[in-house]
Amino acid sequence: MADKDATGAMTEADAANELMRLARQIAHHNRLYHAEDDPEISDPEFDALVRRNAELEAAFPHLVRPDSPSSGVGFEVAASPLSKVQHEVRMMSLDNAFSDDEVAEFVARVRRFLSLPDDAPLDFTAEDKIDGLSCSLRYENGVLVRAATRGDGQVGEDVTPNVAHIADIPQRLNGTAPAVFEVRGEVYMARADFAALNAAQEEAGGKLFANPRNAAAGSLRQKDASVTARRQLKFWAHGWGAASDVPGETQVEIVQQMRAWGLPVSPFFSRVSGLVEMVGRYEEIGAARAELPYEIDGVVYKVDRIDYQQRLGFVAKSPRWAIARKFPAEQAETTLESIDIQVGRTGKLTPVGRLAPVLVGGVTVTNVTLHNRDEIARLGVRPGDRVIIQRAGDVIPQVVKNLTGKVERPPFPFPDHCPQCGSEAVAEEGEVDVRCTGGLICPAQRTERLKHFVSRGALDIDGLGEKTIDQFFALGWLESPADIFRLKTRKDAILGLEGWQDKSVEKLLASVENRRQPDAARLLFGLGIRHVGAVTARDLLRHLHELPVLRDLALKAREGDEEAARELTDIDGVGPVVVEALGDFFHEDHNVKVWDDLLNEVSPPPYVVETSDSPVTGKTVVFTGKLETMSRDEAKAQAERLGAKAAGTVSAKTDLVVAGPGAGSKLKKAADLAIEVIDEAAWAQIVAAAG
Ligand SMILES: NC(=O)c1ccc[n+]([C@@H]2O[C@H](COP(=O)([O-])OP(=O)(O)OC[C@H]3O[C@@H](n4cnc5c(N)ncnc54)[C@H](O)[C@@H]3O)[C@@H](O)[C@H]2O)c1
Ligand SMILES: [Zn+2]
Repeated sequence: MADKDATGAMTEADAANELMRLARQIAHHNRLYHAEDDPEISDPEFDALVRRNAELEAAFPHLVRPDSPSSGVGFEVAASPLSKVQHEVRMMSLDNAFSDDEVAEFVARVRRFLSLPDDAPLDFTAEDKIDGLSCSLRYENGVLVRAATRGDGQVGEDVTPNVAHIADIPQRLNGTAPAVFEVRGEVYMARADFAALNAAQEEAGGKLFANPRNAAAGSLRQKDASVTARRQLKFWAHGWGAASDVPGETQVEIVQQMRAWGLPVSPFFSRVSGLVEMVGRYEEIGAARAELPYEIDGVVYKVDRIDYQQRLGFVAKSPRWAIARKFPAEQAETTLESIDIQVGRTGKLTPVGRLAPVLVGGVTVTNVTLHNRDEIARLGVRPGDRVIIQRAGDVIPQVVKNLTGKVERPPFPFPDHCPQCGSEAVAEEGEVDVRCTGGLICPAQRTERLKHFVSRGALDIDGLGEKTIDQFFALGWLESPADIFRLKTRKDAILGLEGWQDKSVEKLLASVENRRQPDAARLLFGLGIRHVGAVTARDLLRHLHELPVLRDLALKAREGDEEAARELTDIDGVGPVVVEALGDFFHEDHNVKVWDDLLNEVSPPPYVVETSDSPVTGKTVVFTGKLETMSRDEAKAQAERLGAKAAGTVSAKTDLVVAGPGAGSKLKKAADLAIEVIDEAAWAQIVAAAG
């Protein structure tokens, strides 16, 4: 590609060629990012392509292509499985500024356009630019009638059933609202929820998301809204589209009205006048950035007066009255001191780079993920190299560049044996991940599996933390999950360890005893069989009810019994990959030993779904407030066992709300919608009555 800022010396033919290449590249990345939520380059890299394109178009205006990337927003939704929604008022993008000077130019442009003298007042609003996806919410007389994604700006996707699961989005506005008011804002995912989602996806062998923005988009744009319900999404309003009545004369007044209607808005939203205040606000928000629970990528300025906004109107794909001042990508240079190989529960060898500590965007970074063997080869990194690392929309920092370069020297020797147990480590055909083949003889895999077995989503045993497991394992007390249930025979020995008292030992043993009759789906998930995540485990047991039935079918399917295989794959969410993984698991002698041993210690009751005499079968139940005798997870599992659906938010589709102390807005909403509300004791009675 030609030099970044050299367009002057280019021939027209070169420019036309480069514009063609850019159009193709940008369209490709737009499709991956907007349609598939799965980008292959970082946002700063993408922005550089867009800037280069704009530069060339400015230098050669007569070469601007009919399919110029600067004329469109997002990506067309023709191929989306969701229904399409025609936007009454187009949804736009935002123009970008990358320096204070560019913000000053923007202010000057606005003044020029409005022919305002330099001393005439001109206020702006400032707020953070949150990294989510735009969403339109159409309210008619205060009732949410439709939600849609932006799509290509003209036509978006219908996500009305999906947003019913987003607690931040009211189904009904407080107070009085115009006949039509279309709220526009951002659906996003908090950093912590993003990290938890990716961890769960990894566990279940599912797809990982590149950043919270893609995770939010991938979670909202689901044909099956129950997938959205399982994801933690949030929302913020920052604008509006079609409106029968605009309730105010300034951006500030209208945003305040939206807040009064019960819509969340940015905590930073404020009025600023003059460049000094604008830049100051940018710096303030930038300083707070690292501590925010969500990702932001800039600050948005908007002209405050609505009559000015109307006069300013739009250019190709963005309003003339707003601009996004983008933060620079958070990068830093440091030394890669060593590469450690970690062994996970499934035996996967993950290389982790240890860095000389370095500050990136206000956060001290000491580790980077190097993903896998191929990534190390691609970067050509070795311990001792100087590297550029980046935190951009990513919780885990990454190496973007190796400054030492791929000079003549042997590549990093990725181990072909497990560093923990010495077993051979291999990559299966077509896979990039290298795995230890040691299975249950590998201590790393065994302790990781035990930790998984007692974790919250599995058996959820209190008082048996990671450190305790490592310690008990090293003492030879925990060989397999069944040993957890035999810990009571070691009571005195545990008491002899530092840090344990009568009370803590009793508590641990009591929580173990509490799980003698575990939920069968949690038990199955806890075994850590590849491709059998928490949801798949539940789907399997909902249909098969008992673990021995599952084992029987899986083994028969493995031996070629087509009927058995079909009985399994007929279950929604269960495919051949799961069936194969189950067959392989139950085929291995050492797994069967672990399994039989475990089932001597615990007896999971049969998994019951349809209890036709339960009054909640087929109903949608919402739990809110503090539950005293059970966890929220347990309450949800009870509901599901009774054939009810447990939802996260109260909507017109809710049949019953179970409220404990401290229940807030959900309780109020239930009252507004005249939905039956009961307390925990009444819920326990329903559960008990169902037997
Ligand atoms: N990595 C890739 O391959 C790739 C590909 C395409 C796009 N992208 C990235 O996507 C972005 C471009 O997408 P875009 O067209 O949606 O532009 P954008 O995300 O930069 O800005 C426009 C959007 O910002 C949102 N927004 C957030 N906070 C806002 C606020 N307070 N006020 C107003 N709007 C607010 C709005 O939804 C609006 O539609 C860039 O960051 C680009 O790097 C990356
Ligand atoms: Zn190993």
